[in-house]
Amino acid sequence: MSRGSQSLSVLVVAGTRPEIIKLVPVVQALANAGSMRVRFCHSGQHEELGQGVLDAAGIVPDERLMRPVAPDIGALVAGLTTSIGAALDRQRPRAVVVQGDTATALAGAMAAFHRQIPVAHVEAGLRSGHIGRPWPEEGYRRMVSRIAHWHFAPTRAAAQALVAEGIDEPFVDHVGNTVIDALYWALGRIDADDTLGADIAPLLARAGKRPIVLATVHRRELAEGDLRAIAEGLRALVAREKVELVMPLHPRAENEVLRDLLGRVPRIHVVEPLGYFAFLRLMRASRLIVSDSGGVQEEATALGRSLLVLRSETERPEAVMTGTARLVGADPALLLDEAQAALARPAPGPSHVFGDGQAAERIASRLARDLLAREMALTA
Ligand SMILES: CC(=O)N[C@@H]1[C@@H](OP(=O)(O)OP(=O)(O)OC[C@H]2O[C@@H](n3ccc(=O)[nH]c3=O)[C@H](O)[C@@H]2O)O[C@H](CO)[C@@H](O)[C@@H]1O
Repeated sequence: MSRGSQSLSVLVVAGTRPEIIKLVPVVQALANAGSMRVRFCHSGQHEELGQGVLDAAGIVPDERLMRPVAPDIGALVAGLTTSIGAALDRQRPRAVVVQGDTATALAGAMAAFHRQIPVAHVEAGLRSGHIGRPWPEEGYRRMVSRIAHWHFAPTRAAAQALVAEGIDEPFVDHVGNTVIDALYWALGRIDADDTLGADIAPLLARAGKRPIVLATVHRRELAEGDLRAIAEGLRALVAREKVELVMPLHPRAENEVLRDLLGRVPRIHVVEPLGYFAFLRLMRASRLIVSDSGGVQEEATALGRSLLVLRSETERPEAVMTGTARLVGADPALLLDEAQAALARPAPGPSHVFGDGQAAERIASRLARDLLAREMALTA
């Protein structure tokens, strides 16, 4: 991906499914701004998961790195820091954009820091208040805040948290979450093209008139006992209510517990990870969503779907404040109670609390302005 005529080059780094989804609008907005040359680096952290979104957006990575061979997450960060660093040496950008709280985001920020390239942090300032929950994300996000130059906060509370931590206020912009830009873009694509994400259609048809419950579980800090408790709650829900439950798995080994406990239960469908467009079709068709995902909290709120969050705290309290979400932790009885209550009341209705779909444009115009000013100062 390489557009724009001037020498202001920006390298956008992403490697996991949610980062790719949330950075596609940023790549598009930077390219549309016209004054910058945009390059995209795929770190390889999730090798295939985000590919469908990149294809649909027509983004071909300028750098596609191999996922480092790493026995643990610390070694993964070390390997990614080295490989992304080498990509920075080849591309020599004027700024690096990272997103969120992944190993790729931390490694990309550290690689840039060591080369004295300023870092723009997208989705900065979310805080759960507990360094170990979610782990390692909360720690990674805080570490990136310490070395980033621009801090693009998705919510007002996130912007305030950054300022309270001593980040220079002029470099904190409350722009909204780019996941909402991605959502509107993707819904537009789905509505214009019946074939996009159509692989979910047979499952939706099978549900017939029964309400669909969508469940996803993937937080690393969940112990096996937590997974068993969540599975128990979901089984009880399907036993009590005539619902159809779909659980797309996350590519992680702990899924064996979920497969074991849920795989052969009637009206429960444990499926492989879905492409983004199929997943959004499923979300839109769902009556209730049960998830520990960050992006899903934002999307469910924007779509107006009832949501139970499988955590005991969230860095997205707005989802709870708007009445979309309830926190149920890994407590099966609470999960069942809250699920039944949510199925009995009307859906909450869409909210814009996480963004209005213009976040990426705000990010691009701020970067364009600052990079141009810096360039002019250098050449003066
Ligand atoms: C602490 C925390 O919460 N951190 C989050 C974490 O990501 P997450 O928890 O949101 O991750 P997932 O749940 O994997 O992804 C969700 C996305 O994937 C789509 N999806 C889902 C299932 C599927 O079968 N097919 C799909 O396409 C779905 O629509 C959504 O957009 O890291 C991100 C990057 O830094 C952060 O931004 C984000 O805060």
